[in-house]
Amino acid sequence: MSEELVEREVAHEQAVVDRVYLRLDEAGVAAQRLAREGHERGRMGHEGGLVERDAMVFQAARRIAQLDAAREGLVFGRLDLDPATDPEPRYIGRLGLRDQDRESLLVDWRAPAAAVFYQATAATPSGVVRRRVLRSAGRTVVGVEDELLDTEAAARLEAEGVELPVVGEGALMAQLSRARDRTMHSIVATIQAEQDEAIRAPSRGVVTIAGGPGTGKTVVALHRAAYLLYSDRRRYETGGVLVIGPSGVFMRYIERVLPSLGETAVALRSLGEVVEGVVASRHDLPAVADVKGSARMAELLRRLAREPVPGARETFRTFWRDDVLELGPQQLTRVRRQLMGQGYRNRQVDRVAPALLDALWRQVRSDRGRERGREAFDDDLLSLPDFVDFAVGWWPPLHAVDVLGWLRDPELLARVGRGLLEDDEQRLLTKSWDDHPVATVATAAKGALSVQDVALLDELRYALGDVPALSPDREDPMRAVDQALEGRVDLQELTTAADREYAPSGRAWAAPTASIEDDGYAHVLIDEAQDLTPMQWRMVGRRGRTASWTIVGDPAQSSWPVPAEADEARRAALERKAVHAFHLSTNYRNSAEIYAYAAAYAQRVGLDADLPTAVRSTGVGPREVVAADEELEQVARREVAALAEQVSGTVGIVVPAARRSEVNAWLASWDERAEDARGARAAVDSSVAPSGEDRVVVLTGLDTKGLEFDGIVVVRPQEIEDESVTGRATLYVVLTRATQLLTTVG
Ligand SMILES: Nc1ncnc2c1ncn2[C@@H]1O[C@H](COP(=O)(O)OP(=O)(O)OP(=O)(O)O)[C@@H](O)[C@H]1O
Repeated sequence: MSEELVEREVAHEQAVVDRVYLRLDEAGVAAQRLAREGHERGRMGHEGGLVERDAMVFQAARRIAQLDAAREGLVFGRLDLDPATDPEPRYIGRLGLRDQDRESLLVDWRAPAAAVFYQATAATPSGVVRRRVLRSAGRTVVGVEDELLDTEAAARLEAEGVELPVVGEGALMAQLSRARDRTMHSIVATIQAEQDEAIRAPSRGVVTIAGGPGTGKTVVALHRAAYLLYSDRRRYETGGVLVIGPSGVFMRYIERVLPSLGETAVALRSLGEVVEGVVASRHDLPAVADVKGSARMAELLRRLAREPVPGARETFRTFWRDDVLELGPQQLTRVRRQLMGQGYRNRQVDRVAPALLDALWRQVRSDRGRERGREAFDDDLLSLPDFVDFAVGWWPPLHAVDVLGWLRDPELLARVGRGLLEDDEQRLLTKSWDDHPVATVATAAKGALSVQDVALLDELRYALGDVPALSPDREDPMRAVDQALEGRVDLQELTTAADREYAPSGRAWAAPTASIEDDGYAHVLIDEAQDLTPMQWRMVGRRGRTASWTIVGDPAQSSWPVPAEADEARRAALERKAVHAFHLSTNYRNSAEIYAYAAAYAQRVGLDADLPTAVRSTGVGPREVVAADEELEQVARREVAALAEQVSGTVGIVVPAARRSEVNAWLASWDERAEDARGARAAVDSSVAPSGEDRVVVLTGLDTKGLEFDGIVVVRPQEIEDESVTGRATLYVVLTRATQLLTTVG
């Protein structure tokens, strides 16, 4: 293949790409103009103007966000079809564009007209003669990769004088061999046929995408989210698409994919962020996580939500006219039952004082009292500070986070956990909470809870009901109670229309989930679903009652020890929705050498693993080194330095959880020493620093879920395996994270 030919083809495509960008810029200018006009309408002052303004500005903002996001690699595909189908080449890109005459310039990759780009093969070319992938840097085409799918048609065309040269080495291999950085990239140019089927599956019921490590489950699921938004924008944009992944690190890893596909209207949440206003990234130790995740906690929390407020007064006594009135534990239990029977505990706040008054009025026997009548009785008691205090303290509006805190009392925990948790399980829970300060509504927003606590919190939110917003201008006698309550309720943040607008940064958009009445989404997508605990399935299930779902996972990578319990919770969450299953069978991440090593491990330790075929060979197998404890740091440093030298992308050091801070400290000291060397090349690349945008990071086995690195150094693999009951699955995950080089230090 002559260089001249490649240059000529690239130059030709560059001319087309230039035209498309010109059009994109014009579309951007038009969207800006629309936004300006919208604002002007708003200034006209009448109400219709404001509504129009909102609609116009909203449309314009969406368009601008889409156009901005799609700039990089805008045009990536070209189809030359059999002239009988279409004599003009068809260009495929991140979004659709038309020229001034409404002729198609660029076909959106999700449009039906683009489907053959992914589905055509040499065996079934479906009218495609040549498929070309354009590789670009910014607006510049740097290469093209062709595949001839229909040689007969090509020969016919050539006889007619239409030349279709074939250049390049194959787009997929070029894409797979690239160095990895800290974020995932879209695969829009090289989606494979079996992946395309899962991406374009109809949006009814539940789509499951299974497959072994590196088969593209995550990236396919994200493209599917973009596809759904394209195919039924109104439904999914209004109802919201919720994407859930295992950790904050993972969410940051995938967060660029959807915006780069032109989609910004998706809520990306880690399992610690599913509840609006709560952020958690700390994981409990595996043994604690196993208890907190168990389905038994649902019953425990149901009981907890019915418990009296700890420390609240247990009797109320007063004297009215000629009667002594008293509510003791027995009467109060009766009132409590009656209120609990009427619905959510927090919804009863308004009914508490009337119910207590009913019970007290029944004790008024004296003639003088009876004659004064009920209305006067109510007025008198409601103006009695002691009564108001009692009512408010006995039945205050409850925040789930505060109620979760009640479990810190071992006696209370034992009471609500009777018959559900063993003593040692209760001790594990108590210790896990004792180790951290009491969480409040404010601190829960800043990481005070563990990821596992969040599912418990959500369960309680639903058991208690929303914390009521008090109306400040109430006229009725209950006003006294309202006022007393005001100091005790901090109103939950309400989501406004502004929150639904596209953030200018093009980052994720959040659908409102501040209220249990408004938690639902139109589509729920779960990645690494094999790790959801029963309690997490319940939490996620509540957000997808009326949604369609995409569920992605690989059971062999699961770190949940009781799969049957999780399966049951998953079935309940999906409520008999029809399931369409897809399976991916090619590993695109690992070199064949690395995956062979990981697969052999899986078989050796008896994991029932789904083993895909790895397609890319590097000729370099994994390296096993052995180090005694006293030389561990030195050996690890040498191996990390060697990897950092050999790959140009990211390097992960994976360590047992118990060694994490130790290894982080090593890394900091390596960095200092590298700086000491002042410009002279130190043994460790000076980019080996512990913070920020570094090439080298330290992770525990569980942290690596879903991620990938060019090089991985596993420190003490045996300890990772021994760390939990599912340690073998975790180590299998770790061994399947590297694209190029893998070293184990045993
Ligand atoms: N069609 C494709 N073209 C190019 N790259 C691809 C393709 N499919 C997958 N990849 C790449 O393969 C790697 C693995 O993909 P992904 O992380 O989605 O796999 P996964 O099945 O979710 O893996 P795991 O279960 O191990 O976490 C990513 O770098 C992804 O970009």
